[in-house]
Amino acid sequence: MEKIIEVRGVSKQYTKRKTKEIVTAVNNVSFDVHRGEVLGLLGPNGAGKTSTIKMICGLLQADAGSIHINGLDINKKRLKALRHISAVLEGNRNLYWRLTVKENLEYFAGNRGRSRKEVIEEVDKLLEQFHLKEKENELVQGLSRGMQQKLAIAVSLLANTEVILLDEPTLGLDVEISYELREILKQIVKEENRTIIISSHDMPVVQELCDRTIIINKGTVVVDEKVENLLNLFQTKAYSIKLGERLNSRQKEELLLTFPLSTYTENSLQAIVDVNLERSEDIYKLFDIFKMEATLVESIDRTTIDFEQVFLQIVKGEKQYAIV
Ligand SMILES: Nc1ncnc2c1ncn2[C@@H]1O[C@H](COP(=O)(O)OP(=O)(O)OP(=O)(O)O)[C@@H](O)[C@H]1O
Repeated sequence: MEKIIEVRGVSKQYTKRKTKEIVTAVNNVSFDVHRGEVLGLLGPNGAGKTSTIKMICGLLQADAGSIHINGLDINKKRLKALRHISAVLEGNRNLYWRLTVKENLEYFAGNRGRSRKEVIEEVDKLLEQFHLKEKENELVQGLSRGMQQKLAIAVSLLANTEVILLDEPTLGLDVEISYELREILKQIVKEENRTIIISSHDMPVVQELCDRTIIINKGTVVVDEKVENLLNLFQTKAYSIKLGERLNSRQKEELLLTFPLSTYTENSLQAIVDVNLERSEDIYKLFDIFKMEATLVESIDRTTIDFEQVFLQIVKGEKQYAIV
């Protein structure tokens, strides 16, 4: 696949205003983004995601390294390079607050040299797609945060850029609108062949929308992998074992010692052990613990792991993952 963004050895430091302490926000980060790909940029708070996104869209200058967009160096061919990108950044929605929803869409659609007819068609399509039709005559300043976010994303599509950067698109939105936005983004991903970079803490967004994920931790890339591969990798070794009786204290102690990350739950009749095995053959060690008291095993199921668990295990270092 053809590369559209190339980030090479990029670093960024800040000096804290009050204490003059130097913070390394991004440290020698390199990755590529391919045309048509949906990339999830993840990391815990303060990992360096927003700084990375801001450097890609030219809002922040890197201290070291280079960024090419469509082969153009953003330091040397800034305007040409940035023409390929539109961004919706957290807390910075490029909308006209005193205009209505429709007026905003018409303004940005007209801005790109479309004919009046094309503007009307395009605006109508977006009002439908983003379920904003019934809000079309409301002023942006009176809209809820979720509505403003939907409009900001709709506006970013109007620029017809090949790359769209979405920084925390569902942050602070309630469950319902967050779900709706996820569905809209899914549709956009399916219908339009755009390259999209989404930075998010919202794991269902990443699991459902992204082809690949880059996880940044403390300013460096710790994972660069297809979402599907990561899920498979973690999936194969997650088991839930239902026991016909409870474990005794010696067995529980042994379980915790051998599998510190397992969870054990019990009621008066039965018990369940959930465990993520480092290696598949470790299941025998688990069975040795049950055998100690001839505990009855009722069922063994592979549990479905979701992306949230994968992410937590990686960033907490609970699971050693090959560092790229
Ligand atoms: N303008 C600034 N001045 C000083 N330090 C900053 C500035 N901007 C960011 N930082 C620091 O740089 C580090 C990375 O911040 P950044 O916002 O890029 O991370 P992030 O992964 O986007 O975090 P979050 O998920 O919390 O938004 C943090 O330690 C942050 O406190």
